[in-house]
Amino acid sequence: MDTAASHVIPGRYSAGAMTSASHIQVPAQGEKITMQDGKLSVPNTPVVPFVEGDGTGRDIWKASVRVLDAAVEKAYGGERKIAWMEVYAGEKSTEVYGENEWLPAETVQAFDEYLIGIKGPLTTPVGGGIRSINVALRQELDLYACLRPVQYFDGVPSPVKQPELVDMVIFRENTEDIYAGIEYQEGTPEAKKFLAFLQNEMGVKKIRFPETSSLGVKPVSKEGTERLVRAAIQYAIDNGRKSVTLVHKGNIMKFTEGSFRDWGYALAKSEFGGVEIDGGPWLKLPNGIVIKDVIADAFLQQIILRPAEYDVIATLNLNGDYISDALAAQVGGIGIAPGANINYVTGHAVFEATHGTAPKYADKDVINPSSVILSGEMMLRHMGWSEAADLILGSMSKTIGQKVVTYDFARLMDSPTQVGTTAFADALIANMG
Ligand SMILES: NC(=O)C1=CN([C@@H]2O[C@H](COP(=O)(O)OP(=O)(O)OC[C@H]3O[C@@H](n4cnc5c(N)ncnc54)[C@H](OP(=O)(O)O)[C@@H]3O)[C@@H](O)[C@H]2O)C=CC1
Ligand SMILES: O=C(O)CCC(=O)C(=O)O
Ligand SMILES: [Mg+2]
Repeated sequence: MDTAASHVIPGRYSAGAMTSASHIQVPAQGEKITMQDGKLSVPNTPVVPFVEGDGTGRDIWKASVRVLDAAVEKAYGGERKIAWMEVYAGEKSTEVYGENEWLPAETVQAFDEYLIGIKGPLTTPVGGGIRSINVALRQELDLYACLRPVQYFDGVPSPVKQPELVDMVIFRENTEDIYAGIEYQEGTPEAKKFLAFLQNEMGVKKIRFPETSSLGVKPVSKEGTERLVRAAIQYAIDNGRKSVTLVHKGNIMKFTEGSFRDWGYALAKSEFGGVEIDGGPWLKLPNGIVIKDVIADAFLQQIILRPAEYDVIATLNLNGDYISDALAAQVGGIGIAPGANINYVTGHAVFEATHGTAPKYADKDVINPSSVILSGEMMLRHMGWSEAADLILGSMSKTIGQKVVTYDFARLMDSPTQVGTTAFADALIANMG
């Protein structure tokens, strides 16, 4: 494999030096997706790296790849085909590369070099142990926007009365915030040093129990905010959406979340021609799109009471994490919540579901594969293969309409036909076209 890593931030590979033995088999028949003049150029047989994922990732990937291949075959009659290339991260990586090789450098390089990829969920232990491989990959590749569309499929069981009113697209900042994991554990020399700096040099007096505090840092930058809000507004323009809402907790965290709001509004004015509505702060763009903001806690109750008022959402990393799962629940749960991590400037994108590894269901062939399948649908659309993407959406609607569903939907439906992961994929394939 050509190992030139063009985009990855130098010196940030979490695995350190590249291992000498390559475990990645590059498909003989495929070609690279490239960026030409700021646009993706997709060959008929693109090489697409994938990570199977931990836990339920294994069952989900087996089912998803069949559905994605079937849609491409049906749409293009053999003229186009994805050349899948397995790359490793998480538990499988430690089996293939050896102990502590959670994110090999060549995996990051493969995603970098081949531009578009897809991954299953990866485990992150709570408290100690490794830091998130998912977050590391987003940071290494500078995939600054986490795009998570939330839409309702007819017939999906939902806890709310009118789930069809939920039609939102979340743009979650994906590289900064407290989520970046810059923190120091209570009692360590690092925590003590940081505490001494805060108290002695910054005059901080508000830490309630300083001797037993762990400490975290919340970086939120103007550049990081601007590129995220720019992507959200551009998406709203390109897709004919009505509004972009900046969701933040800027009343309390004034210089991080509050600045996110202020920088967001300023960018909407300077780059998109936003003008104040009734003296502001809300803005209207020349094409009528409204730019507004809401405080995060109020937002979380309003999306349940008045979801129709929200459309494209731009928010910080941790807020976006919470909001994604909360909104997914309104349209049936995280079994059907897709996503993508994108750098709109370089064209790099790694598609992945919103949910995690759901370990209690691992290798039981019961889990709902829809989130990864719909992430694949987003990937195909992103590649310009919209005929194949449409086939997937159509078969998803039809199959759910027939009440052929996995356990998560079945337990909330009247008289469903409950099927396992493999059989659900079979039904999707049978219902295509
Ligand atoms: N991007 C990533 O790779 C992510 C990784 N994670 C990691 O995953 C691990 C487990 O996290 P956890 O908090 O349990 O969250 P999970 O999302 O893995 O699972 C929580 C619950 O969500 C439901 N669920 C999850 N996936 C599906 C699916 N495909 N179909 C139907 N229902 C589903 C299940 O609910 P029920 O029990 O009601 O059936 C499950 O018990 C952690 O290590 C976490 O860090 C978490 C999120 C994202
Ligand atoms: O990285 C993880 O383990 C969790 C990530 C997560 O929950 C998310 O990105 O939505
Ligand atoms: Mg999450």
